[in-house]
Amino acid sequence: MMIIVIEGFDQAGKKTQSKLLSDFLKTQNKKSTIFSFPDYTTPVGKEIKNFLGGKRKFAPQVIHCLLAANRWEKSQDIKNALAKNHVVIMNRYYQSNLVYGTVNGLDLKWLENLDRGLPKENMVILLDVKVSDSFSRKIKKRDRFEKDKTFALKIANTYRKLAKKYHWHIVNASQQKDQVHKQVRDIVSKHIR
Ligand SMILES: Nc1ncnc2c1ncn2[C@@H]1O[C@H](COP(=O)(O)OP(=O)(O)OP(=O)(O)O)[C@@H](O)[C@H]1O
Ligand SMILES: Cc1cn([C@H]2C[C@H](O)[C@@H](COP(=O)(O)O)O2)c(=O)[nH]c1=O
Repeated sequence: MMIIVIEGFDQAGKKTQSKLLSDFLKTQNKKSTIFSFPDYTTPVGKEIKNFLGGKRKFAPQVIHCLLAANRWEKSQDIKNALAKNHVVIMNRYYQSNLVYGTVNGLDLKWLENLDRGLPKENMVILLDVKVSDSFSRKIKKRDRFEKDKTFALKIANTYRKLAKKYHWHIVNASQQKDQVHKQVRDIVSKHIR
C-alpha cells in the first residue's frame, strides 16, 4: 500500500490533518493507520520526552539518533499495517529529523542514513505554517525545540528548502482547517491507487 507523510513545524495542524485525511480515506473505502512520531510511549520515546521537557541533556548526535531509533522501534508495526493493505499516515517521519537535525548542525547524509531501511514514503505533504500562527496556536508548554523564535524561523526556512530538494508537496497551513484539508485531499487523490 502507501505511506503518506504529513510534516511541518509545531502546531502546523499535522494531527488535525492526519485525522481528516484518515476520515476521507474511509469514505473511499480505504483503511488507514496513523503513526505519530515521536512515539512517546516506547522506552526510547520516554527518553525523548525527558529531553524535550528539559529533564535530560543529550548532544545533538545523541538526540537525533534516539529520534531515529524511536522509528525503528515501530518498524514492525508499520510493516504490519502495510501488509494489511492500510494506507499509512505518518504524523512526522524521518523528514523531521532531516530538518531539525540540520538546523542543529548535523550533516544531512548522516541523518538520512539513520533511517535507511525503514519503509519508504510515497509522498510528503509539508504543512507550511507561519511561525507567528504556530506561536499564537500554542503559547504555553512549548518544548526545547519550539521555544526560540529564531530557531523556529530557521526550521520553517529549512522545511521549505528541503521541500524543494526532495519534491515534497507544500500546503499553506495558515488557512482554515477545511481549506487545508481540501488541498491535502486533492494531492492524495491524484496519487492514490
Ligand atoms: N488550519 C488551522 N487553523 C487554526 N487552528 C488550527 C488549524 N489546524 C489546527 N489548528 C489548531 O492548532 C492546534 C494544533 O493542531 P494540531 O495538534 O493538529 O497540530 P500539530 O502540527 O500536530 O501540533 P504539534 O506538532 O505541536 O503536536 C490545535 O488546537 C488545532 O485545533
Ligand atoms: C519525529 C521527530 C521530531 N523531532 C522534533 C520536532 C519537535 O520539536 C519535536 C516533537 O514534538 P511534537 O510536538 O511531539 O511533534 O521533536 C525531530 O527533531 N526529529 C524527529 O525525527
